Amino acid sequence: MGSSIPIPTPTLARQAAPRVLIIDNYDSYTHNLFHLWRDEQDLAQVVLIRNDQYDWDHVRTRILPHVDAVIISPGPGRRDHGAVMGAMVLPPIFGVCLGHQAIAAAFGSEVKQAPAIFHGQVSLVHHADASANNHTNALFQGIPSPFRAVRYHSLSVHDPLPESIIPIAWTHDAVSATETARVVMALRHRTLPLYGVQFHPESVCTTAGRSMLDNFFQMVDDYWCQSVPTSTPSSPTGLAKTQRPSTLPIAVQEMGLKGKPGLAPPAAAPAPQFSVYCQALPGIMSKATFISPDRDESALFRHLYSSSPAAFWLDSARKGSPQSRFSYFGDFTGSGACTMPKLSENLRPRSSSSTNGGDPPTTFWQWLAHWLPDVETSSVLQPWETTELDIANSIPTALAFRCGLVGIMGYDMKAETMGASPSGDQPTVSLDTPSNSPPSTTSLSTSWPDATFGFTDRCVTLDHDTGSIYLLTLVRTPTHSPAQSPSLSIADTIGLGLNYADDDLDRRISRTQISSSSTKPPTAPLNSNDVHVYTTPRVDYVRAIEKSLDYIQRGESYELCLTTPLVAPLRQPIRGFTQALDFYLRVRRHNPAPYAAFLYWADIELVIASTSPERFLAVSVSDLEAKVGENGKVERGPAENTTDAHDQQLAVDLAHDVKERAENLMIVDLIRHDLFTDCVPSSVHVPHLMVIESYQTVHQMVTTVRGQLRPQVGAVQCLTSCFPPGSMTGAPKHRSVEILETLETRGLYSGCLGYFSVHGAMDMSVVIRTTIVGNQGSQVYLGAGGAITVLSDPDREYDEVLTKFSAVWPAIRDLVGTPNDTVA
Ligand SMILES: C=C(O[C@@H]1C=C(C(=O)O)C=C[C@H]1O)C(=O)O
Ligand SMILES: NC(=O)CC[C@H](N)C(=O)O
Repeated sequence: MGSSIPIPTPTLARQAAPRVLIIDNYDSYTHNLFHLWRDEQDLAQVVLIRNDQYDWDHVRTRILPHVDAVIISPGPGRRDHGAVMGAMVLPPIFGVCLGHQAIAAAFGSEVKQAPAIFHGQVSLVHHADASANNHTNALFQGIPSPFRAVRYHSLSVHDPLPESIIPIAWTHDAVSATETARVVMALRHRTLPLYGVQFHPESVCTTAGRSMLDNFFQMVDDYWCQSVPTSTPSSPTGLAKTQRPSTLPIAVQEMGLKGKPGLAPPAAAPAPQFSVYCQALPGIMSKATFISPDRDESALFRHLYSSSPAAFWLDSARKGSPQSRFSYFGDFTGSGACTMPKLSENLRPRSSSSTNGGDPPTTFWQWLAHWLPDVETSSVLQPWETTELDIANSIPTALAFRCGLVGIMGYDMKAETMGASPSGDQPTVSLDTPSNSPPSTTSLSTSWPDATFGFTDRCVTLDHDTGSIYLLTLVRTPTHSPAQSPSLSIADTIGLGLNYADDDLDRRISRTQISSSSTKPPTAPLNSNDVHVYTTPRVDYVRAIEKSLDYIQRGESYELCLTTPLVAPLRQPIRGFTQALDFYLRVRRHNPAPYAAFLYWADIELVIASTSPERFLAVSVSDLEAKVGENGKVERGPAENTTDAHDQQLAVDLAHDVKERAENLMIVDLIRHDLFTDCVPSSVHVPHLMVIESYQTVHQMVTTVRGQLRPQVGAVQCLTSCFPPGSMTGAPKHRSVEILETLETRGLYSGCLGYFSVHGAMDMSVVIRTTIVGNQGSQVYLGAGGAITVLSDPDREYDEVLTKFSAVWPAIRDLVGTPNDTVA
């Protein structure tokens, strides 16, 4: 056949991957670029730095001589790399979005407001035919025209471009009903190896991103393969490819950010110090009257913990939902238990629990990370040999909480994960501005901790699928057997579980249950002018939305999750376990949610009543999963008033809703970036993208992002990397958080709540639809908000906030007032 296609010679060494410097402009999508590398090993050749991490002299003299190419990341605002580029001779550059704009600006192009703003939307990008135009368009070699690309930009390069810059791809945006504007989507320098793309090749919804990077690397290779005489100025080091070393020196790698995916060898697993013993009570929930479906497990919880000073109930309250299989209860008083409630200023745990040696932890996060391995266990549940009911084999592997830390991490704990916020800009919308004179922010925030976790060495797990209960307890190995363990006292407490036919117990429990359900759930809707309720008035909130939109238009953010508090006094303070639980049960009845939770600390008089519908992050030993789902949602309406066809149409409309899809995509791309920090790069994937899940009352657009944790990375570290939840900040996270700091205040709301299990698992919900009772039980606090995007309508956004408050408000409305108010 005489084919002239060259066949690679297997004996030849694989061509070395280019050594790449990535300059991160504090974007929330930068790590997603890693997904474009075909071979994970080649990421060892990448050094990732922040744009302000080193002065340019350092970059020019210490980093650039060791790399073959530079990628300039996307990012908020404008970035003038012009001075930098002018000051030195560069290796090939690939600029993405902000990077693309910076290249054009460096050669005299104006970067202006784009004819239309797009964030999280897909456009068709047309490029000139690569084969017809030889090298002009080598970046798009082999890529069809048009192709689908995701855009996140408010600004664009002005067309016509300066002489030295050649546009190589475009899209056509509708700017009015009849007019379209042609917008430059990619460019290259006429003579230098500089390329830019206005869209995001790394987004999960862009096709051909990998081929583009391949093409760029091919050009990088060609560039260095030209035999460059050592004195030619176009080579930064004066070295031709053949003379250049092919691996990135360790010293240069170490100049990079810690978060860059590395390929560290696994550490030897520490010897387990504890074991988890488990006693299974199969099918007990259907047999025991105190826990039958119409008198639910709250009675058991109340019975077990009513005299505990601190207790938790991670309550999968939306029965039937796939996320609602297990509920966990326990308290923090068992042996080995400790609480550390007050951590806001001086982040020191109250417990004297040991750390693993080395430097003492200085942040709460470090403290958690140091402390958990101290109770490292074998991940296998041990059968509890002393019980006849034990059937170890039937313990579901999905039972993820096996004793450990349970608590809440407030949004303000971001100060330790993201660095301090800029000073200067003061909040313009906060608790201090509502028209009906609210309590001061300070008095409220000091009444709460910023984070509080308690350790439980024994817990009760309810399996709603099988009706079984599992009793778990932690025992020290090998010195203690369960029979000697002080933790065995769980058996005494839970002994009542074994006596489930005990009449007296049933009677006692049903009495409490009746008293707690005797209050009729109130139905009053939220009226933001209610005399006792402090919310941001519509006019102020709309002003904050307009400010947010202004930031978005200036390219400072792609999406801002703006929120506002609701604070109200309680006519009668909530005191003690029974009143706190009754309060939670009111909220739970009104809004049963898959991530509902009750947390109670008597000593700091803190009660958390959460009916969160949203998971933030879950770690199952080594897999990390994040959900993006709460955003896209549509109410189904009562079954009797809705036809099947209408109901299906609602789901179809949601699936195609441009605004919902854009919001979902922005957060999905942000979470992918966050997961890349601690996951094996090739493992980060999106198994479900914008699928519609239908529940009893809502259709919801849900995306799942998954990855496998790198060796040595624990749950605390990955939570630290991803905190605060991207769905509560918007993107890019860093700049969006800075902007939000000028517009509002938060506290515990919008952080996360859940557990760190001793064997490495973690599950955290987002703290929304969550009532916080503080100020000695005399005040309730709720937060609500929504994502502001370029497609937002301010009034509708405010209505959405009121709707969110209303998910909880009717359950507490009747309790609100001042002590002088007469009871209605
Ligand atoms: C800010 C809140 O929610 C976040 C923002 C959402 C939105 O913009 O629609 C939806 C769910 C959350 O991720 C809240 O519920 O208070
Ligand atoms: N995604 C980006 O890099 C955005 C760049 C620039 N801030 C803009 O909005 O146009």
